[in-house]
Amino acid sequence: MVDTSAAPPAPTDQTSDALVELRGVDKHFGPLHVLQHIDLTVRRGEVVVIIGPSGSGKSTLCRTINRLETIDSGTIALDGQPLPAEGRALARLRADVGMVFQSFNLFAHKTVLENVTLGQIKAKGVKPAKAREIALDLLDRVGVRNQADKLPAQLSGGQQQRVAIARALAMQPKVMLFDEPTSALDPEMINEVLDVMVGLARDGMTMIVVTHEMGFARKAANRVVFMDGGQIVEEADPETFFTAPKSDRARDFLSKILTH
Ligand SMILES: Nc1ncnc2c1ncn2[C@@H]1O[C@H](COP(=O)(O)OP(=O)(O)OP(=O)(O)O)[C@@H](O)[C@H]1O
Repeated sequence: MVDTSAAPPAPTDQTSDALVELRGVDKHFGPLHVLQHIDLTVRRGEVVVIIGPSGSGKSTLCRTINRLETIDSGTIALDGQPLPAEGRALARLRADVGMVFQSFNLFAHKTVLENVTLGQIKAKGVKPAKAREIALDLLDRVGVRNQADKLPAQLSGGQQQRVAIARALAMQPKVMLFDEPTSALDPEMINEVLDVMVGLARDGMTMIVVTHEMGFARKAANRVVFMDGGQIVEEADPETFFTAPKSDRARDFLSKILTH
């Protein structure tokens, strides 16, 4: 179970360097201005939770960070390097940004172990024996090592999502993006995935997490970013945000989700 009573970790040292930096990012889908002049800095080791109403642009924001979506204007940098739009540099970047989606996206006909080794061998050139060793360690870390020889369909949703996390970690990402990683799970499986994510946060992984799991935010986040209508409306540490949101939009949103 995720213990929601514990205080969040100490905020990251404000002087530490920026790992992900978005400046003036704009994006349209046709007439829809889905991202409106987004400025966001995520520091090394920081855990940022993004919340906001459906359609506010949270997923699109995540997807721009590993270039699954292009942007119209502005800049996005990872570890001081501007994001490439295409080519081999883009493939390298994708390895630096681990992404875990709502759906698990595992290869259905490959074993759990193969799902975690394949990317390392293909994208990183890791030798198969070493890739297997790394994969088994990661499967151990997320608590599914004993499922290594099974096919994804033989696992529960929570176990599959933990494999997806292991697969992303196998690429040794600089930052992990999670887009509603527990929203497709049965309630009893949500905590097992959140526990793995809390462990990653404690180990110092830089994380951007779209979630409405307030327990996770209180326990693991350094900062909550509230989006509405394609804009970042407000950001604050979790305790401040949940107890004293500044904007009416955030207050309205919180009153809706907390009464559900
Ligand atoms: N490929 C696309 N083409 C056109 N419109 C899109 C596309 N992807 C998303 N949108 C629209 O952009 C807006 C923002 O979508 P996005 O998925 O980023 O929101 P969200 O805050 O993540 O929502 P949710 O919480 O429901 O997942 C929505 O109105 C959505 O319909």
